[in-house]
Amino acid sequence: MQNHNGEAASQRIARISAHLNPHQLQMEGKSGLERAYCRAKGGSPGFKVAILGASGGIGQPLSMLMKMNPLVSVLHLYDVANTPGVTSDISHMDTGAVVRGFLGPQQLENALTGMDLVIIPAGVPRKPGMTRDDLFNINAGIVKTLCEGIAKCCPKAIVNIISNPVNSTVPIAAEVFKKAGTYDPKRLLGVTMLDVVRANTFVAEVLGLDPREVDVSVVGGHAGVTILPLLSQLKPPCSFTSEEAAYLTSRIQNGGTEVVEAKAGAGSATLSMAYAAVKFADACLRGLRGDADVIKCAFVPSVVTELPFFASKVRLGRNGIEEVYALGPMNEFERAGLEMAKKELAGSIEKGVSFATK
Ligand SMILES: NC(=O)c1ccc[n+]([C@@H]2O[C@H](COP(=O)([O-])OP(=O)(O)OC[C@H]3O[C@@H](n4cnc5c(N)ncnc54)[C@H](O)[C@@H]3O)[C@@H](O)[C@H]2O)c1
Ligand SMILES: O=C(O)C[C@H](O)C(=O)O
Repeated sequence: MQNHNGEAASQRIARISAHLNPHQLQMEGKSGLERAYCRAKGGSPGFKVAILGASGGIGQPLSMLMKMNPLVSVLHLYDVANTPGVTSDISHMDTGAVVRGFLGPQQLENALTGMDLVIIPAGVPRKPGMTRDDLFNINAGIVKTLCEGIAKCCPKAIVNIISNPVNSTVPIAAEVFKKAGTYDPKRLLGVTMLDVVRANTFVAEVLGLDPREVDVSVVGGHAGVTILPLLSQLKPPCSFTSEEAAYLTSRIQNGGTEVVEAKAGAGSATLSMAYAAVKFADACLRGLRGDADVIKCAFVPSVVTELPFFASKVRLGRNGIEEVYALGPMNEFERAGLEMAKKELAGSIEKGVSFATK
Protein backbone atom coordinates (compact mmCIF):
# COMPACT_ATOMS: atom_id res chain seq x y z
CA MET A 1 0.00 0.00 0.00
CA GLN A 2 1.26 3.49 -0.82
CA ASN A 3 1.03 6.49 1.50
CA HIS A 4 0.01 9.97 0.36
CA ASN A 5 3.59 10.64 -0.81
CA GLY A 6 3.39 7.63 -3.14
CA GLU A 7 5.82 5.72 -0.91
CA ALA A 8 5.56 1.92 -0.79
CA ALA A 9 5.24 0.18 2.61
CA SER A 10 8.71 -1.38 2.36
CA GLN A 11 10.30 1.99 1.59
CA ARG A 12 8.39 3.53 4.47
CA ILE A 13 9.66 0.98 6.96
CA ALA A 14 13.25 1.33 5.69
CA ARG A 15 13.02 5.11 6.08
CA ILE A 16 11.63 4.92 9.60
CA SER A 17 14.17 2.28 10.71
CA ALA A 18 17.01 4.39 9.37
CA HIS A 19 15.68 7.35 11.29
CA LEU A 20 15.67 5.37 14.53
CA ASN A 21 19.45 4.98 14.41
CA PRO A 22 21.11 8.36 14.09
CA HIS A 23 24.57 6.83 13.81
CA GLN A 24 23.50 4.62 10.97
CA LEU A 25 22.35 7.74 9.16
CA GLN A 26 25.66 9.41 9.81
CA MET A 27 27.51 6.43 8.39
CA GLU A 28 25.25 6.41 5.34
CA GLY A 29 26.23 10.02 4.65
CA LYS A 30 24.29 12.40 2.49
CA SER A 31 21.68 10.04 1.09
CA GLY A 32 20.68 9.00 4.60
CA LEU A 33 20.40 12.61 5.71
CA GLU A 34 18.42 13.51 2.65
CA ARG A 35 15.99 10.71 3.37
CA ALA A 36 15.55 11.91 6.93
CA TYR A 37 14.86 15.44 5.72
CA CYS A 38 12.05 14.07 3.53
CA ARG A 39 10.20 13.64 6.79
CA ALA A 40 9.99 17.43 6.94
CA LYS A 41 7.57 17.34 4.00
CA GLY A 42 4.63 17.29 6.38
CA GLY A 43 6.11 20.17 8.38
CA SER A 44 6.33 23.83 7.48
CA PRO A 45 9.27 25.25 5.53
CA GLY A 46 11.67 27.01 7.83
CA PHE A 47 15.23 27.62 8.86
CA LYS A 48 18.08 25.21 9.57
CA VAL A 49 19.51 25.66 13.05
CA ALA A 50 22.52 24.01 14.73
CA ILE A 51 23.13 23.95 18.48
CA LEU A 52 26.77 23.32 19.44
CA GLY A 53 26.95 22.02 23.02
CA ALA A 54 23.46 20.56 22.72
CA SER A 55 23.84 17.94 25.49
CA GLY A 56 24.66 20.44 28.23
CA GLY A 57 22.66 22.14 30.94
CA ILE A 58 21.63 24.91 28.54
CA GLY A 59 21.88 22.79 25.41
CA GLN A 60 19.19 20.27 26.35
CA PRO A 61 16.32 22.64 27.22
CA LEU A 62 17.43 24.93 24.38
CA SER A 63 17.23 21.99 21.96
CA MET A 64 13.79 21.11 23.27
CA LEU A 65 12.50 24.66 22.91
CA MET A 66 13.97 25.06 19.42
CA LYS A 67 12.26 21.80 18.40
CA MET A 68 9.01 23.54 19.42
CA ASN A 69 9.76 26.63 17.32
CA PRO A 70 7.63 26.65 14.16
CA LEU A 71 10.28 28.69 12.29
CA VAL A 72 12.74 25.76 12.51
CA SER A 73 12.56 23.02 9.87
CA VAL A 74 15.87 21.27 10.59
CA LEU A 75 17.60 21.12 13.98
CA HIS A 76 21.16 19.80 14.24
CA LEU A 77 22.35 18.85 17.73
CA TYR A 78 26.14 18.71 18.10
CA ASP A 79 28.20 17.95 21.19
CA VAL A 80 31.29 15.99 22.17
CA ALA A 81 29.13 13.80 24.48
CA ASN A 82 25.64 12.29 24.72
CA THR A 83 24.05 13.58 21.52
CA PRO A 84 22.60 10.17 20.52
CA GLY A 85 20.44 10.10 23.65
CA VAL A 86 19.42 13.75 23.55
CA THR A 87 18.63 13.51 19.84
CA SER A 88 16.60 10.33 20.18
CA ASP A 89 14.61 11.84 23.05
CA ILE A 90 13.89 15.17 21.35
CA SER A 91 13.15 13.58 17.97
CA HIS A 92 10.01 11.98 19.44
CA MET A 93 8.36 15.38 19.93
CA ASP A 94 5.54 15.74 17.40
CA THR A 95 6.58 19.14 16.08
CA GLY A 96 7.68 20.01 12.54
CA ALA A 97 11.47 20.27 12.85
CA VAL A 98 13.56 17.28 11.81
CA VAL A 99 16.24 16.59 14.43
CA ARG A 100 19.65 15.11 13.69
CA GLY A 101 22.43 14.31 16.16
CA PHE A 102 26.18 14.74 15.62
CA LEU A 103 28.83 13.46 18.01
CA GLY A 104 32.45 14.54 18.23
CA PRO A 105 34.77 16.65 16.07
CA GLN A 106 34.66 14.26 13.10
CA GLN A 107 30.94 15.07 12.72
CA LEU A 108 31.21 18.84 13.23
CA GLU A 109 31.31 19.63 9.51
CA ASN A 110 28.15 17.62 8.79
CA ALA A 111 26.47 19.34 11.74
CA LEU A 112 27.24 22.78 10.31
CA THR A 113 26.78 22.39 6.57
CA GLY A 114 23.82 24.38 5.26
CA MET A 115 22.86 26.01 8.56
CA ASP A 116 21.13 29.43 8.68
CA LEU A 117 21.64 29.95 12.42
CA VAL A 118 24.26 28.45 14.76
CA ILE A 119 23.81 28.76 18.53
CA ILE A 120 26.85 28.04 20.72
CA PRO A 121 26.35 27.13 24.40
CA ALA A 122 29.42 24.78 24.41
CA GLY A 123 31.90 25.15 27.25
CA VAL A 124 32.31 24.93 30.98
CA PRO A 125 30.11 26.87 33.43
CA ARG A 126 31.16 28.72 36.63
CA LYS A 127 31.31 27.31 40.14
CA PRO A 128 30.92 29.50 43.26
CA GLY A 129 33.86 31.88 43.71
CA MET A 130 34.72 32.00 40.00
CA THR A 131 34.36 34.91 37.61
CA ARG A 132 33.28 34.37 34.01
CA ASP A 133 36.82 35.29 32.98
CA ASP A 134 38.06 32.24 34.93
CA LEU A 135 36.39 30.16 32.18
CA PHE A 136 38.52 31.78 29.46
CA ASN A 137 41.32 29.20 29.39
CA ILE A 138 38.95 26.34 28.50
CA ASN A 139 36.15 28.08 26.61
CA ALA A 140 38.30 30.29 24.37
CA GLY A 141 39.74 27.25 22.61
CA ILE A 142 36.32 25.57 22.30
CA VAL A 143 34.73 28.66 20.70
CA LYS A 144 37.73 29.14 18.39
CA THR A 145 37.51 25.57 17.06
CA LEU A 146 33.74 25.71 16.59
CA CYS A 147 33.98 29.04 14.75
CA GLU A 148 36.66 27.62 12.45
CA GLY A 149 34.07 24.98 11.54
CA ILE A 150 31.43 27.66 10.91
CA ALA A 151 33.83 29.64 8.68
CA LYS A 152 34.42 26.51 6.63
CA CYS A 153 30.92 24.99 6.44
CA CYS A 154 28.31 27.75 6.86
CA PRO A 155 30.08 31.12 6.52
CA LYS A 156 26.79 32.93 5.91
CA ALA A 157 25.08 31.65 9.06
CA ILE A 158 23.99 33.98 11.85
CA VAL A 159 26.04 33.06 14.94
CA ASN A 160 24.68 33.40 18.50
CA ILE A 161 27.44 33.02 21.11
CA ILE A 162 26.38 32.04 24.62
CA SER A 163 29.68 30.51 25.90
CA ASN A 164 31.36 32.64 28.55
CA PRO A 165 33.15 34.94 28.90
CA VAL A 166 30.95 36.46 26.18
CA ASN A 167 32.94 39.73 26.41
CA SER A 168 35.95 37.77 25.08
CA THR A 169 34.43 34.87 23.12
CA VAL A 170 32.65 37.20 20.66
CA PRO A 171 35.94 39.00 19.79
CA ILE A 172 37.56 35.55 19.40
CA ALA A 173 34.84 34.53 16.93
CA ALA A 174 35.34 37.77 14.97
CA GLU A 175 39.09 37.14 14.68
CA VAL A 176 38.55 33.54 13.52
CA PHE A 177 36.14 34.73 10.82
CA LYS A 178 38.51 37.54 9.77
CA LYS A 179 41.36 35.07 9.42
CA ALA A 180 39.16 32.80 7.29
CA GLY A 181 38.04 35.75 5.14
CA THR A 182 34.37 35.18 6.03
CA TYR A 183 33.80 37.90 8.64
CA ASP A 184 30.47 39.68 8.41
CA PRO A 185 29.91 41.85 11.50
CA LYS A 186 26.16 41.77 10.82
CA ARG A 187 26.05 38.05 11.54
CA LEU A 188 27.90 37.79 14.85
CA LEU A 189 25.95 38.30 18.09
CA GLY A 190 26.84 37.64 21.72
CA VAL A 191 23.73 36.61 23.64
CA THR A 192 23.00 39.03 26.51
CA MET A 193 19.27 38.33 26.49
CA LEU A 194 19.37 36.78 29.96
CA ASP A 195 20.41 40.15 31.40
CA VAL A 196 17.31 41.71 29.81
CA VAL A 197 15.08 38.85 30.99
CA ARG A 198 16.40 39.28 34.55
CA ALA A 199 16.12 43.05 34.40
CA ASN A 200 12.49 42.84 33.26
CA THR A 201 11.72 40.37 36.06
CA PHE A 202 13.44 42.28 38.89
CA VAL A 203 12.11 45.68 37.79
CA ALA A 204 8.57 44.31 37.49
CA GLU A 205 8.89 42.88 41.02
CA VAL A 206 9.81 46.31 42.41
CA LEU A 207 7.09 48.12 40.47
CA GLY A 208 4.42 45.47 41.07
CA LEU A 209 3.94 44.97 37.31
CA ASP A 210 3.67 41.94 35.04
CA PRO A 211 7.24 41.37 33.69
CA ARG A 212 5.79 40.99 30.19
CA GLU A 213 4.77 44.66 30.32
CA VAL A 214 8.31 45.81 31.17
CA ASP A 215 11.14 46.50 28.70
CA VAL A 216 14.57 47.31 30.14
CA SER A 217 17.46 48.09 27.82
CA VAL A 218 20.68 46.48 29.12
CA VAL A 219 23.88 47.66 27.44
CA GLY A 220 27.65 47.17 27.78
CA GLY A 221 28.64 43.53 28.06
CA HIS A 222 27.90 40.33 29.95
CA ALA A 223 29.93 40.27 33.19
CA GLY A 224 29.69 42.21 36.46
CA VAL A 225 29.91 45.97 36.01
CA THR A 226 29.86 45.64 32.22
CA ILE A 227 26.16 44.71 32.55
CA LEU A 228 24.55 48.15 32.51
CA PRO A 229 20.75 48.41 32.77
CA LEU A 230 19.45 51.77 31.57
CA LEU A 231 16.60 52.13 34.05
CA SER A 232 16.05 55.77 33.07
CA GLN A 233 14.88 54.53 29.65
CA LEU A 234 12.40 52.03 31.08
CA LYS A 235 9.24 51.24 29.17
CA PRO A 236 6.68 52.00 30.55
CA PRO A 237 8.36 55.20 31.85
CA CYS A 238 8.84 55.08 35.66
CA SER A 239 11.15 56.83 38.04
CA PHE A 240 13.20 55.12 40.76
CA THR A 241 14.74 56.48 43.93
CA SER A 242 18.56 56.32 43.94
CA GLU A 243 18.32 53.40 46.43
CA GLU A 244 15.98 51.49 44.11
CA ALA A 245 18.22 52.17 41.09
CA ALA A 246 21.32 51.02 43.00
CA TYR A 247 19.56 47.88 44.29
CA LEU A 248 18.19 46.94 40.85
CA THR A 249 21.45 47.61 39.02
CA SER A 250 23.40 45.48 41.49
CA ARG A 251 20.85 42.63 41.38
CA ILE A 252 20.85 42.60 37.56
CA GLN A 253 24.67 42.71 37.44
CA ASN A 254 24.91 39.85 39.94
CA GLY A 255 22.01 37.72 38.65
CA GLY A 256 24.36 35.09 37.25
CA THR A 257 26.30 34.84 40.52
CA GLU A 258 23.01 34.56 42.44
CA VAL A 259 22.21 31.39 40.44
CA VAL A 260 25.77 30.01 40.62
CA GLU A 261 25.71 30.32 44.42
CA ALA A 262 22.22 28.81 44.72
CA LYS A 263 23.30 25.84 42.56
CA ALA A 264 26.28 25.41 44.94
CA GLY A 265 28.74 23.82 42.51
CA ALA A 266 26.21 22.26 40.12
CA GLY A 267 26.71 24.91 37.43
CA SER A 268 25.15 28.21 36.43
CA ALA A 269 21.86 29.37 34.92
CA THR A 270 20.59 26.82 32.41
CA LEU A 271 16.78 26.94 32.30
CA SER A 272 16.35 30.72 32.31
CA MET A 273 19.27 30.86 29.85
CA ALA A 274 17.63 28.37 27.49
CA TYR A 275 14.45 30.48 27.68
CA ALA A 276 16.44 33.66 26.94
CA ALA A 277 18.46 31.98 24.15
CA VAL A 278 15.27 30.83 22.42
CA LYS A 279 13.72 34.27 22.75
CA PHE A 280 16.82 35.68 21.08
CA ALA A 281 17.17 32.95 18.41
CA ASP A 282 13.49 33.35 17.56
CA ALA A 283 14.08 37.10 17.07
CA CYS A 284 17.02 36.32 14.73
CA LEU A 285 14.84 33.93 12.71
CA ARG A 286 11.97 36.42 12.53
CA GLY A 287 14.49 38.96 11.24
CA LEU A 288 15.75 36.50 8.62
CA ARG A 289 12.13 35.88 7.57
CA GLY A 290 11.76 39.61 6.95
CA ASP A 291 9.60 40.64 9.91
CA ALA A 292 9.74 44.39 10.62
CA ASP A 293 10.88 46.01 13.87
CA VAL A 294 12.61 43.04 15.50
CA ILE A 295 14.70 44.79 18.13
CA LYS A 296 16.75 43.11 20.90
CA CYS A 297 19.82 43.87 23.00
CA ALA A 298 22.99 41.95 22.07
CA PHE A 299 26.79 42.21 22.38
CA VAL A 300 27.84 43.00 18.82
CA PRO A 301 30.53 44.60 16.64
CA SER A 302 29.76 48.25 17.27
CA VAL A 303 30.69 51.88 16.77
CA VAL A 304 28.33 53.30 19.42
CA THR A 305 31.32 53.76 21.76
CA GLU A 306 35.06 53.79 21.11
CA LEU A 307 35.15 50.02 21.80
CA PRO A 308 34.95 47.56 18.87
CA PHE A 309 32.21 45.50 20.59
CA PHE A 310 29.40 46.69 22.80
CA ALA A 311 25.93 45.52 23.82
CA SER A 312 23.04 47.75 22.84
CA LYS A 313 19.72 47.46 21.09
CA VAL A 314 19.99 46.15 17.54
CA ARG A 315 17.44 45.72 14.77
CA LEU A 316 17.46 42.25 13.25
CA GLY A 317 16.60 41.61 9.62
CA ARG A 318 17.26 39.49 6.54
CA ASN A 319 21.03 40.06 6.79
CA GLY A 320 21.33 39.71 10.56
CA ILE A 321 22.03 43.03 12.29
CA GLU A 322 20.47 45.79 10.18
CA GLU A 323 21.01 48.63 12.64
CA VAL A 324 22.90 49.14 15.93
CA TYR A 325 21.18 51.77 18.06
CA ALA A 326 22.98 54.50 20.00
CA LEU A 327 22.76 54.33 23.78
CA GLY A 328 20.37 57.27 24.14
CA PRO A 329 20.09 59.69 27.06
CA MET A 330 21.50 58.48 30.39
CA ASN A 331 21.38 59.89 33.91
CA GLU A 332 24.48 60.59 35.98
CA PHE A 333 24.40 57.18 37.73
CA GLU A 334 24.27 55.42 34.35
CA ARG A 335 27.02 57.60 32.85
CA ALA A 336 29.31 56.65 35.75
CA GLY A 337 28.35 52.99 35.21
CA LEU A 338 29.17 53.33 31.51
CA GLU A 339 32.72 54.48 32.27
CA MET A 340 33.29 51.49 34.60
CA ALA A 341 31.79 49.12 32.03
CA LYS A 342 33.98 50.41 29.21
CA LYS A 343 37.16 50.11 31.28
CA GLU A 344 36.54 46.44 32.08
CA LEU A 345 35.24 45.63 28.61
CA ALA A 346 38.33 47.01 26.89
CA GLY A 347 40.54 44.46 28.69
CA SER A 348 38.20 41.52 28.02
CA ILE A 349 37.91 42.37 24.32
CA GLU A 350 41.68 42.74 24.01
CA LYS A 351 42.21 39.39 25.77
CA GLY A 352 39.96 37.65 23.22
CA VAL A 353 41.57 39.35 20.23
CA SER A 354 45.11 38.53 21.33
CA PHE A 355 44.19 34.88 22.05
CA ALA A 356 42.77 34.47 18.55
CA THR A 357 45.55 36.29 16.74
CA LYS A 358 48.56 34.81 18.56
N1 LIG B 1 25.52 34.21 27.74
C1 LIG B 1 24.88 33.93 28.85
O1 LIG B 1 24.04 34.72 29.31
C2 LIG B 1 25.12 32.64 29.57
C3 LIG B 1 24.21 32.19 30.55
C4 LIG B 1 24.43 30.98 31.17
C5 LIG B 1 25.57 30.23 30.85
N2 LIG B 1 26.43 30.69 29.92
C6 LIG B 1 27.61 29.91 29.53
O2 LIG B 1 27.21 28.84 28.68
C7 LIG B 1 28.20 27.80 28.74
C8 LIG B 1 27.52 26.44 28.90
O3 LIG B 1 26.86 26.34 30.15
P1 LIG B 1 26.11 24.99 30.57
O4 LIG B 1 25.54 25.25 31.91
O5 LIG B 1 25.26 24.51 29.48
O6 LIG B 1 27.38 24.01 30.72
P2 LIG B 1 27.38 22.41 30.69
O7 LIG B 1 28.70 21.96 31.18
O8 LIG B 1 26.16 21.87 31.34
O9 LIG B 1 27.25 22.10 29.13
C9 LIG B 1 28.26 22.41 28.23
C10 LIG B 1 28.21 21.43 27.08
O10 LIG B 1 29.24 21.78 26.17
C11 LIG B 1 29.78 20.57 25.67
N3 LIG B 1 31.09 20.80 25.10
C12 LIG B 1 32.29 20.92 25.73
N4 LIG B 1 33.26 21.08 24.81
C13 LIG B 1 32.66 21.07 23.60
C14 LIG B 1 33.13 21.17 22.28
N5 LIG B 1 34.44 21.33 22.00
N6 LIG B 1 32.24 21.11 21.28
C15 LIG B 1 30.93 20.96 21.54
N7 LIG B 1 30.41 20.83 22.77
C16 LIG B 1 31.28 20.89 23.78
C17 LIG B 1 29.79 19.64 26.88
O11 LIG B 1 29.92 18.27 26.48
C18 LIG B 1 28.45 19.97 27.52
O12 LIG B 1 27.44 19.13 27.01
C19 LIG B 1 29.13 28.18 29.88
O13 LIG B 1 30.29 28.77 29.36
C20 LIG B 1 28.33 29.21 30.67
O14 LIG B 1 29.14 30.09 31.40
C21 LIG B 1 26.22 31.88 29.29
O1 LIG C 1 26.80 33.60 35.61
C1 LIG C 1 27.25 32.77 34.84
O2 LIG C 1 28.38 32.28 34.97
C2 LIG C 1 26.39 32.27 33.72
C3 LIG C 1 25.75 33.36 32.92
O3 LIG C 1 26.67 34.24 32.38
C4 LIG C 1 24.67 34.08 33.68
O4 LIG C 1 24.60 35.31 33.60
O5 LIG C 1 23.84 33.41 34.32
